[in-house]
Amino acid sequence: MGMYVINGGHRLEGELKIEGSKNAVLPILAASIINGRESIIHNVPYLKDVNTLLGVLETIGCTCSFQGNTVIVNSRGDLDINIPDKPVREMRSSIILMGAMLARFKKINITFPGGCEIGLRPIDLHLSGLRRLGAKVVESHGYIQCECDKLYGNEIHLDYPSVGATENIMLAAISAEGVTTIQNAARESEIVDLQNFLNKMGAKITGGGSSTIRIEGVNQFHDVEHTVIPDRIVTGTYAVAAAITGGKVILRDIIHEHIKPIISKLEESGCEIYRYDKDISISCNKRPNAVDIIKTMPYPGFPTDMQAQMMALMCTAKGTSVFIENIFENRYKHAEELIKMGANIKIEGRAAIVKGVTKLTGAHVYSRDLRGGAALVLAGLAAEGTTIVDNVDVHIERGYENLDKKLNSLGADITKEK
Ligand SMILES: CC(=O)N[C@H]1[C@@H](OP(=O)(O)OP(=O)(O)OC[C@H]2O[C@@H](n3ccc(=O)[nH]c3=O)[C@H](O)[C@@H]2O)O[C@H](CO)[C@@H](O)[C@@H]1O
Ligand SMILES: C=C(OP(=O)(O)O)C(=O)O
Repeated sequence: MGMYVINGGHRLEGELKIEGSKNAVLPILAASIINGRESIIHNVPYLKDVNTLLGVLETIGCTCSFQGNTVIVNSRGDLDINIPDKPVREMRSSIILMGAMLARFKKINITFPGGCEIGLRPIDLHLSGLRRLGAKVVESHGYIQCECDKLYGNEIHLDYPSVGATENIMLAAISAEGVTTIQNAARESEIVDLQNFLNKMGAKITGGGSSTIRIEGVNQFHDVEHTVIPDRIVTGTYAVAAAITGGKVILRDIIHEHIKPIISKLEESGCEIYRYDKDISISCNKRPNAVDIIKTMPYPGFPTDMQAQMMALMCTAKGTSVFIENIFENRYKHAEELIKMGANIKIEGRAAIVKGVTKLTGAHVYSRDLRGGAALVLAGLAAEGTTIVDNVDVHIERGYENLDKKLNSLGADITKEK
């Protein structure tokens, strides 16, 4: 179990280029199955989740190479429709392989995905969407068998704008006969990136980024080359790192539109923000103010994936903040660990009440999920003394490329130990 040993109290200063988005690249890698040809994907972050998914693609018969931040996937020939269990249990987003395999082979056998650390995370919307396209889905003893002779376009109304369900349906529908519309679709920026990738491959999709996505089925796909969008959650995490240490950091190669809800809360807390073309500067030269209320919402609302990091910041703020976690029912595990560092947090169901304290103190804490782990690292940067964040390779490294090294390049003092 890897751990970060953080000597707190260093003000961060400098600049960083933001890596490609985990949540954009994972469905794009799954989608690279569909063309049966070559996909060249740039700006791929070097992450545990990316390696796990590339491992699955190789196991089922693709060839994949990772050079610098470019991945080349060759999906020519027959692929194995039986997806290995272990990686699917490790990484929830492997469920996106369903839509991709149905689009190309009309068949997939896969286990139920694991990773329930932030909530139950059912996949009923994925399965009902695929059924609406004509797939026969049999669920038995934790396994899913899904097949059809052909997929047919249909109208699909999602009860909730699920990101994964929207992606799975988009993937399956691109080769269906006729037109599919997804109503109440997720609007996240990663959906738009997937649409762009698929269209470059020959798909006919419009509406990504709005609540209605229209997919006209086609049956010819070609080679594709694409650059993944920057990670808006990683951007937000480094922005909070600047704020919590009273530092000044310039984040390069970002997309302003994608980080608006995060930046707006940082401005409310007193950070100074300057926007340049593709860069942003964040500085905070006084104790941050508490932000009244932070409610997580589907995009373009405040992202649940930034709730924990913002909570770390509010632990050190002047005043009281209230968080309402609307997306996942069990996403406050970091609170218990922050309390070990001296934070004052009370949880009432979906609400967390955070009274800012003047000082956090180093402690031995456990990363229980990806963003919660990142929040503990942020708290450790601001804390007096030494913080040990345990379990970093299980969680944090799923979604951050060299978090320790990148923070050290800005002046942090973090050592990774086994
Ligand atoms: C790899 C990836 O992109 N992960 C992101 C994706 O996860 P993911 O795609 O799993 O998130 P969803 O948008 O599907 O989930 C949102 C909510 O809908 C519920 N739900 C979802 C599907 C379903 O069939 N039934 C159902 O009830 C979930 O339990 C959850 O409460 O979006 C989340 C919400 O922005 C982010 O936190 C994750 O980082
Ligand atoms: C919850 C997250 O990811 P995943 O859906 O891959 O578990 C996340 O990125 O914060």
